[in-house]
Amino acid sequence: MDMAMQSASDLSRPAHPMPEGASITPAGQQPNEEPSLAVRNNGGVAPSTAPAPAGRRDAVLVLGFGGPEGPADVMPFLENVTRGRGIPRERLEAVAEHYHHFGGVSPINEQNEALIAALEAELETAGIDLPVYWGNRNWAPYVEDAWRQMADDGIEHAYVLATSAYASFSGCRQYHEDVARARVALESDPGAPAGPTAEKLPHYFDAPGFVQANADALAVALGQLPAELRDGARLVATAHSIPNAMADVAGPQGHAYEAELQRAAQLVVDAAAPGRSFDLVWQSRSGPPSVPWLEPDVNDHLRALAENGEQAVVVFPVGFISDHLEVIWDLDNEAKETAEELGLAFARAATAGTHAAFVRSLRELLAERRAGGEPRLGTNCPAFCCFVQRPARPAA
Ligand SMILES: CC1=C(CCC(=O)O)c2cc3nc(cc4[nH]c(cc5[nH]c(cc1n2)c(C)c5CCC(=O)O)c(CCC(=O)O)c4C)C(CCC(=O)O)=C3C
Ligand SMILES: [Fe+2]
Repeated sequence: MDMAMQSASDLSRPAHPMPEGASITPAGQQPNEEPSLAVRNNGGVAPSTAPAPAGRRDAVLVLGFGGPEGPADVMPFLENVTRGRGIPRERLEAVAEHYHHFGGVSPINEQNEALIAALEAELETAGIDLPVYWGNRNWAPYVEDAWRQMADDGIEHAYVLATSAYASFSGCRQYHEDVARARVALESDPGAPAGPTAEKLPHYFDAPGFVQANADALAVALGQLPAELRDGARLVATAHSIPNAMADVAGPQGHAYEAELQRAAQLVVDAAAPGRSFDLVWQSRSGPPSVPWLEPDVNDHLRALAENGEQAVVVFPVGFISDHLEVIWDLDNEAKETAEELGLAFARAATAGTHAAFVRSLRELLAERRAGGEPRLGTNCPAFCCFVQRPARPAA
């Protein structure tokens, strides 16, 4: 079909059609080349509509962001995260300080370990015999090593649980790329066993247990405010800001990151504080000032609320699944300080973490995928969905 003939409102139109002459070139990629097509399309794996075959050796791979384990790790970790991304040096040094404030240790690793332990217990209680592996994008244990371990253990198929519930390059596409990178690394080792096929679990921003975990936390945070301020407090949902250019191409029709966040925050408020309004704002912006990112920033938003005569806020970071550094620094430190300066009463809701309802939902998500059927977004991402032109990160 002639793409130029299609109207902008045709929602079936792929937002990122494959370029002419695109080819599949998985191995031997150079660091600054574009990622291969295999990388762009579901990590090179076609999601299945058939149920998981009986007797196949399946596993779960928890695929995390990674974080430093000590002061010496901080800079190499930050370089892994930002290589080729055009993040100013001053920003890196400022973020390094945030990590050094906590002894150079990100809480994210401990949190992922706790999630894995909870998921293992949940699977065992349900009588589901699935080993759980752990690998990260940016720091040890790396996804490449987890893949090698699965291969050595004879795992034939991996269900990939990314520690992000949403669309976007950073939250979805890049996790597909991590899987592809790990598969390419294994394939390029001639002595290695074949290794598993894989499929990523879908976005889970609207999974009932994720919503309930966030709603319970919002209710708890409201209860922390002085009683006379609770009913009038502004409810403020936050998520990581991303470049506008990334938001434009998130999901098959674009803007899925904002849409999914809006939906998740609405479901959380419906459950915890029905009938109340809320604002969705952004945190943790980086990148040069010349590049537009999603706005308003949470601190600017708090200023605007105070100018409007608001007296109290509850911030709920629905965009994240654990209380990692971006939450405890950017909210518990920076946003809280902003609120104090403005005389706004402030409470921050916990993230889903290992809330039992959240863990149960993850188990259900797995069961649903293993039952087959039409794969949902996040599992079955069209080629180029969420794809932004940027250099591939070299293998670890
Ligand atoms: C959407 C999104 C999520 C949520 C989805 C998900 O969870 O995956 C997320 C999570 C996280 N981001 C994290 C840390 C960092 N993110 C950075 C940089 C960036 N994040 C971006 C986006 C996101 N990030 C973007 C567009 C950049 C610019 C560079 C680029 O274009 O890729 C930088 C570099 C310094 C800086 O620029 O601030 C750091 C250190 C940590 C670990 C915290 C810990 O250690 O506890 C976590 C969970
Ligand atoms: Fe980030």
